[in-house]
Amino acid sequence: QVGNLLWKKARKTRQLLPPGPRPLPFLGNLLDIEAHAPWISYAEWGAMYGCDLVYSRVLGQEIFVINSEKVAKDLLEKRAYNYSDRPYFDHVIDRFGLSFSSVFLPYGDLWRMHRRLFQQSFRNYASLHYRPMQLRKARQLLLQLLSTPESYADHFQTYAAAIVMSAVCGYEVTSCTDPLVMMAKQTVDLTVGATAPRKVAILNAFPFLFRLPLWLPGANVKHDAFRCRRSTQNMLETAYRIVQEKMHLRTVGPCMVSDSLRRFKNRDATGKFEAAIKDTSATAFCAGSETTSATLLVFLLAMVLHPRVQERAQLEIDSIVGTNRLPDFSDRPSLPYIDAIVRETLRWHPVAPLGVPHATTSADVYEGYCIPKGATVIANAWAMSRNEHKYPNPSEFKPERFLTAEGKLNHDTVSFAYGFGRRICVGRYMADASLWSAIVSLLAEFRFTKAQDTCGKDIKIEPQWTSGSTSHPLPFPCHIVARSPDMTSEKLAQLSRQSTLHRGGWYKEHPPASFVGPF
Ligand code: HEM
Repeated sequence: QVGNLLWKKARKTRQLLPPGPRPLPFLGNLLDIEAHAPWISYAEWGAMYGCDLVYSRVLGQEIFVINSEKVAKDLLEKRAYNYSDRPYFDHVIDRFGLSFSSVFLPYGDLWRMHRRLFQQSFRNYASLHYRPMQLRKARQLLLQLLSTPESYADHFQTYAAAIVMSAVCGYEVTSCTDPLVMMAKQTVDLTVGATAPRKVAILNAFPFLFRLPLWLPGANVKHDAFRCRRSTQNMLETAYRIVQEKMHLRTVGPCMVSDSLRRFKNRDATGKFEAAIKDTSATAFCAGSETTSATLLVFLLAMVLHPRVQERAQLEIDSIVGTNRLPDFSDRPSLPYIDAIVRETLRWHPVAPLGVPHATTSADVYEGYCIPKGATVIANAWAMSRNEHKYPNPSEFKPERFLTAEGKLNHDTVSFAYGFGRRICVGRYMADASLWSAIVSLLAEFRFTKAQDTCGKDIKIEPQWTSGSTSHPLPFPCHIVARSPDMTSEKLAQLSRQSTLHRGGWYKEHPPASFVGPF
C-alpha cells in the first residue's frame, strides 16, 4: 500500500523517478528508443543523465534499465528476493506458445522445479561430464568447416544444437540437415523474432493485432504466432519421445532427461513432473543453441577483423599443444590467451544485449528512486560492456584486458553476459565449455581472413547485426582455410582420433577438482 502511494507520487512529481526522457501520453518513450538496438539508446541515456539507472515508459509498461554491474548486483543479486520475477506479457507468451519456457516462467514453485532439473545436469561439476562429448562435437565442426567453409553459420548452429541435444536427451546429430536441428532452428528463429522487446511491448498493448484478418497489413503476427506455437509444440513432444524410445531400448546415455527420469523414478512421472521435463528440454534447445552459435559468429568476425589476435592465439596453441594433436580441456590452464579471447568475445558484443527482463514482486526504493511492484527491470549488458573505466576503448577487440602483467587470467569473467541473480543463465558452465572447445579447435586448425574480390583486393566488412532478443552479425564474406596446406578430411579425422586416444584417460585421472571455468 505504502509502495503504491509512493509510486503514484513519484509518477506525478517525477522527483522520485530515475532520470529518462519525458514520456509522451500513451506511447510513452516508444519513439525515443532505437528500434533496432534499444540497448544503445538506454546506454546513451545513462551517459546523458549521468545515472546508471534510467527510467522509461513504453505503452504503459514501466521499465527500469540498469546500465552498470554495480547497480545490477545491488538490485538483482543482493535484493534477488524481489527482482527475480519476469514481466508477464500474457498475450504474447501464450499466443506464441512460449508459456512452457523456463526462461519466461514467473518466479514461483514451477520455476523452482524447472531450475532444479537444469541444475542437476548443468551445474558446474555436473557439466564436466559433457566435456568429452563437447570435444567430439568440436572436432566434427572442424570436419564440416573443412568441407564447406562458406556454410560456417550453419555449422556453428549445428555444433551448438548438437551439444544441447546430446546433453539434454542423448540425441546424436549427424548433419546440419538433421530434422531435429531444423526443427530447433525454426523454433528459435520464430521465438527470437517474437520476443524482440519492441514487438512484445506493442503486441502486449494491442492484443487485437492477434485477431486481425490475415489479409490486413500487420496481420502476419497472427500467422507467426500460429507457426511458433506449432513449432514449439513439436519440439516439446519430440525431445521427450526420443528419450523414452531410447530408454525403452536401453540405449540412452547420461543426459538431462534420462537422469531426471531415473532420479525421480519412484515418484509419479506423469502430470506436472513429466510436463516439467518436456518443458525444460525444449527450453534448453531454444535457449542454448542460438546464444552459443551467435557467440561463435561474433568470435569469427573478431578474428577476421583482428589478424594479430589470431596469430598470437595460434602461437600460444602451437607452443603448448604442438601440431600433432588437437587441444583438449587439459590444455586449458596453459592457454590463458584463448580464455581471454572467449571473454573478450562475450564482452565485445554480448549476444543477449539486454539479457532477459526481470520484474519486481514488490515496490522498492533504491538510492532514493522509487521502483513499483511489477516493474520491468532490464540489465543492459551492452552498457556494462562499454564501461570505459573497466574496458578502455571498449569498441576495440583486445583480449589482453583479461590478462595480468604476468600473462595470467585476471578475475573478470564477464559474467554479466549471462545475466544476474537467481535467474542467471543456468547453462553458463556448459556454454562456456562449448565456446572454449570450439574456439580453441578452430584456432588450432584454421586461418580466418577477409575474402578477396576478383582483383585480389580484400572485401571490406561492414558488419550488420540482427535485432531481437539476441543479436549477432549476419553472415559476412570471409575466407576460412586450413592452416596446414595439405590438410584433408582424412588427415583431420585421423588427427582427431589420435588426440582422443592419446588423452582418453584424462577425464578419469582428473575428476572435478581440476575444473577450469570462469565462475
Ligand atoms: C553463450 C551462450 C549463452 C549466453 C550468452 C546465455 C545468456 C543468458 C542470459 C543473459 C540469460 C538471462 C539471465 C537473467 O535473466 O538474468 C539466460 C537465461 C537462461 N539460459 Fe542462457 N545463455 C547461454 C547458453 C545457454 C545454454 C547452453 C543453456 C541450456 C543448456 C541456457 C539456458 C538458459 C535458461 C534455461 C535460462 C533461463 C533461466 C531462468 O530464467 O531461471 N543458456 N541465458
